[in-house]
Amino acid sequence: MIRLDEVHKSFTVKDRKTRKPKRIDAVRGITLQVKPGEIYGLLGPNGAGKSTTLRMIASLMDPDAGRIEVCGLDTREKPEAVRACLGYLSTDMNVYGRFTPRELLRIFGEFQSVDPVVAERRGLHLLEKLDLADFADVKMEGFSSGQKQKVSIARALLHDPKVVIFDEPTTGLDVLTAKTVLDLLRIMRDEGRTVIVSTHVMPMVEEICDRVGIIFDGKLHGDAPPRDLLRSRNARSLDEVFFQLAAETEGGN
Ligand SMILES: Nc1ncnc2c1ncn2[C@@H]1O[C@H](COP(=O)(O)OP(=O)(O)OP(=O)(O)O)[C@@H](O)[C@H]1O
Repeated sequence: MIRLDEVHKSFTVKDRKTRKPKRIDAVRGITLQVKPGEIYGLLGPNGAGKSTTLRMIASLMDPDAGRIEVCGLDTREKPEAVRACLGYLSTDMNVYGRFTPRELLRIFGEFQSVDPVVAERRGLHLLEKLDLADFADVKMEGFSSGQKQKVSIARALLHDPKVVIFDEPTTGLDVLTAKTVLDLLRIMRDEGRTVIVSTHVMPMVEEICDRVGIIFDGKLHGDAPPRDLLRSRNARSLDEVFFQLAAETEGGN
């Protein structure tokens, strides 16, 4: 279970022109819940606050205000226990080309205190599910971006996490590779895991997400099953809802 209650996060950066400190309100009061056995899709334009939200859920960053609970644990009070119960795929995963997938997964298994025999078995099982088992013993330096992404996904799921957080998992992947990743997310959901995924790819959201939330300007809009969202907005696609919200947000600013 993931629970966010009125979560806020700001950053202070230097304004490029004036060189004075400038505050960016990246997340402005987000409240949401994702249940076990559910895939929640987080949509939004560049810079909307999706990755910041996911990083806070993954307990890699504290909220300034509000509360986040993962697996019944407060991310601020128990960050290590939270990290042990979740698998996080970020947009900037590095796979270390000197290693093979099997070697990398062994190392990450040790980091996560997974029994080496279990880590080996589970790592190979994940590589098989991701159509990468034939490359388990090949050094990753020549891997394509899709192959590297698959290894990162196996690494994120190696410790059998109850909660799965994937930040833009299909960006840069061809349709076949993207389908393999989406199929794996469906399996995760069907196994009763809590899944949250951020994306720009609307058809993917309509296809696999049980509920979607759209972040604009750090705020959450339209938290509902995709079909209900389309009906309530009299829209034919999530793209259309996205454009409506963009127009409303601009109108309100
Ligand atoms: N560490 C940081 N320091 C300063 N500003 C940051 C930091 N992280 C994020 N931001 C700012 O917070 C805002 C939200 O960023 P975030 O990465 O969460 O957006 P996003 O919705 O994931 O965007 P994208 O789809 O482009 O990845 C942006 O204005 C970004 O520049």
